[in-house]
Amino acid sequence: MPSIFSYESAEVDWCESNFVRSAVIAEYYNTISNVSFFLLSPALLYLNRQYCQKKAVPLYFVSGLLILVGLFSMYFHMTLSYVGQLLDELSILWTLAVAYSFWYPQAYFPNFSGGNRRHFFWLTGITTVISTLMSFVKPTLNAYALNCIAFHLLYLTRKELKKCNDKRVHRMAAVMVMWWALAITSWISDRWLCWLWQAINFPYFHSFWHVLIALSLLYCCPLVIYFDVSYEMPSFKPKLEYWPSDSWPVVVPYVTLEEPHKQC
Ligand SMILES: CCCCCCCC/C=C\CCCCCCCC(=O)N[C@@H](CO)[C@H](O)/C=C/CCCCCCCCCCCCC
Ligand SMILES: [Ca+2]
Ligand SMILES: [Zn+2]
Repeated sequence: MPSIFSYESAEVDWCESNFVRSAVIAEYYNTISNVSFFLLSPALLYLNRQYCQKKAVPLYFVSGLLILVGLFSMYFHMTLSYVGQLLDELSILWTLAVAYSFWYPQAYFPNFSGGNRRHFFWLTGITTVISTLMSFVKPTLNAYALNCIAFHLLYLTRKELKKCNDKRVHRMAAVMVMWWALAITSWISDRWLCWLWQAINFPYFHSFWHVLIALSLLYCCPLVIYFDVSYEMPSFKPKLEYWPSDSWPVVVPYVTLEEPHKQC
């Protein structure tokens, strides 16, 4: 019986052919494309440094966990081991749980949490522990369940945008959805249409997924920070800026904080 650490002991095998470019890395491009997460985290911390100075814990936590997601995902694609698969999936689950417990808008807390973030934190923690235990039952289903969380984020974004008339925020949300749509299309293509990609000798859609989902997070995080400042930091007004500058065709959004009384 193969060990849970052994190469190719995972329940899933992505479309890219194994051990083609290296004798020790099973899926070469799927492994190296995780570099996106190592670039994403410092970019988020650097660009949103003003928010970080006022409220350091959430962004430091989430950025640190995103690095861990990148590391575990690299290990998974390098070995295609059962342990690698679970580490990859569980690190995503816990990153989402931490992001939700810090940033989920209070207005949407379930009634029984009494609008209290500490209660909501416990609720998220208990749900995540139960989900962690359930994830060992049928690991193949975990990735599908995790992808469904994006639909909840889309629903929340739609609700928030209805209340917001800042054109920049709408534009940023539209770009985030575009990157996510391209990402999920690549993920599904790799899973379901592998026979086609192998026939044309282009089985690389899962590595595109890594880059595209990191790009969508580069837009998602400032959006979440923008709403966090509007709701939870009433002495500041959030402002969306673009790096390197507004006039560039491709830009990265970030949030700065204005003190409203200093404006007048
Ligand atoms: C108020 C809530 C704020 C939420 C902030 C978002 C925090 C995001 C946290 C983690 C997402 C990391 C996803 C990276 C996955 C990389 C590893 C990977 O590719 N794993 C695959 C196997 O190698 C595995 O099959 C993938 C599983 C699916 C993961 C789905 C994650 C959903 C992420 C939602 C991102 C939303 C972006 C925009 C939404 C419209
Ligand atoms: Ca493969
Ligand atoms: Zn992957």
